[in-house]
Amino acid sequence: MERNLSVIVVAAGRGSRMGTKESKQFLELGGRPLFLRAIETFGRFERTAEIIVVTGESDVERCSRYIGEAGCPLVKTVVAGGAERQHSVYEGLKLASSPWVMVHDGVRPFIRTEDIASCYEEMLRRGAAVLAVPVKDTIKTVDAEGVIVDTPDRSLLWAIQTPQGFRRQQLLQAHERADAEGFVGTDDAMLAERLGVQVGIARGDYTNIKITTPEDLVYGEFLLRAEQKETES
Ligand SMILES: Nc1ccn([C@@H]2O[C@H](COP(=O)(O)OP(=O)(O)OP(=O)(O)O)[C@@H](O)[C@H]2O)c(=O)n1
Ligand SMILES: C[C@](O)(CO)[C@H](O)COP(=O)(O)O
Repeated sequence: MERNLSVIVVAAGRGSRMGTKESKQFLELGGRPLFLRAIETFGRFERTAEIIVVTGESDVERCSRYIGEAGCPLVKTVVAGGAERQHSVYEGLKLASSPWVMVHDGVRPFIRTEDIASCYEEMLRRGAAVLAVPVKDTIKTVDAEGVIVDTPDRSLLWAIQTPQGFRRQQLLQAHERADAEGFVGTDDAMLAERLGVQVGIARGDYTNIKITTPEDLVYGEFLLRAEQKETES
């Protein structure tokens, strides 16, 4: 089976919403820096050719050490990121060499190989794909005064996760265009959409949470225990 996928794991944020002194990607989950789990899962995916890890400039050395200790042979390099997530992705993307790339948040530790595979299949089918789940709540648009102005049709709303997969050249072009136009988006699909690329949705799982605020860590430890129980039974 051809290994035709470069994976970029971004872990260069500060985690301001987490509010800890330590950057959240290095906080412990099950006794280990939490970013390692996603890297290991992508390392088990049969299409992964290489993994590029992007972290803070002052964290490159210890990040490489954690990866070395965990033993992740597909990690090609650890590089410094930029001020915004988008800049960090771009730093990794410049070093990718496979025809297809997937970008994943280092702080989404519960990604499963079967969901990576679904995203991969949809990416091959459409040219670009993101993992997502239907929203469970009713969503409102609210104005600056705190008054509801609109209730979008929930059946059309999806919460977008990572991984997000693209043709490498197309994502590179999307980043270059965004950079030239001073556009900063919160995910990579937004940049591809601006190029007119059709991005498909692959249905993922609600457990693929992004560790963002302190209660996510508590839920993360719960998910980990549930996973361990299932392995033992
Ligand atoms: N300059 C940045 C900012 C974010 N990220 C990464 O992008 C992912 C998703 O971002 P988010 O949850 O917003 O992380 P932070 O920016 O660290 O969090 P916050 O917005 O609370 O500061 C994380 O894996 C984070 O490390 C990155 O690589 N480089
Ligand atoms: C890419 C992303 O994970 C999709 O949900 C997310 O947009 C990145 O993090 P942010 O905190 O929402 O900027």
